[in-house]
Amino acid sequence: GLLSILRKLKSAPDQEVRILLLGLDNAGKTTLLKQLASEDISHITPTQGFNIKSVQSQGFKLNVWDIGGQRKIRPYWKNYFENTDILELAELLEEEKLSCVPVLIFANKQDLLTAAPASEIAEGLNLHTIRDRVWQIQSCSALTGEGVQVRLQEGLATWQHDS
Ligand SMILES: Nc1nc2c(ncn2[C@@H]2O[C@H](COP(=O)(O)OP(=O)(O)OP(=O)(O)O)[C@@H](O)[C@H]2O)c(=O)[nH]1
Ligand SMILES: [Mg+2]
Repeated sequence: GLLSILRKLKSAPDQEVRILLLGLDNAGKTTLLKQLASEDISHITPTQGFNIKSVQSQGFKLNVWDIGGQRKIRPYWKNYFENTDILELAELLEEEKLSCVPVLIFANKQDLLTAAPASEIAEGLNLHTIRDRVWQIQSCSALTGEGVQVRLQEGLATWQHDS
């Protein structure tokens, strides 16, 4: 079960995971990353290139690459695909270089009344048709930090379990 998986993870403290954080501009990627690193989130501007941050999280060293999502930057996403352990965004499922890479989708901005619930997003993205990799969708608010930390752990646990 999940508990034994988590216990196993805890006994291997040096594990590094490379995470590529992709998504449309204004989705909240940089906010989410800063929230994970317990940094101030009040002066975030659109990412022009990328940010790299290493975050220690319950025995994991998460090396997160936060790539700008503006339309003019999206063509460069491809440059970051090598050796990625986890990524976001269902549109990338077709990428050959990313085959079998687990996907964790953040349904962010859940603090807004207008936010679509995770179940609706999962349906819209047809996530249930994904058969070739581990996937998971988690609702969160990068603004409040709600759901960010714990759910990343669950995603990792699933990934560890199935790979
Ligand atoms: N209400 C709400 N606002 C959020 C949340 N997460 C991020 N935002 C806001 O959304 C805006 C964009 O956040 P960023 O973190 O810069 O978004 P990004 O995905 O990094 O954007 P790019 O760097 O352009 O790709 C900011 O004004 C954030 O404060 C959230 O969970 N709830
Ligand atoms: Mg950003």
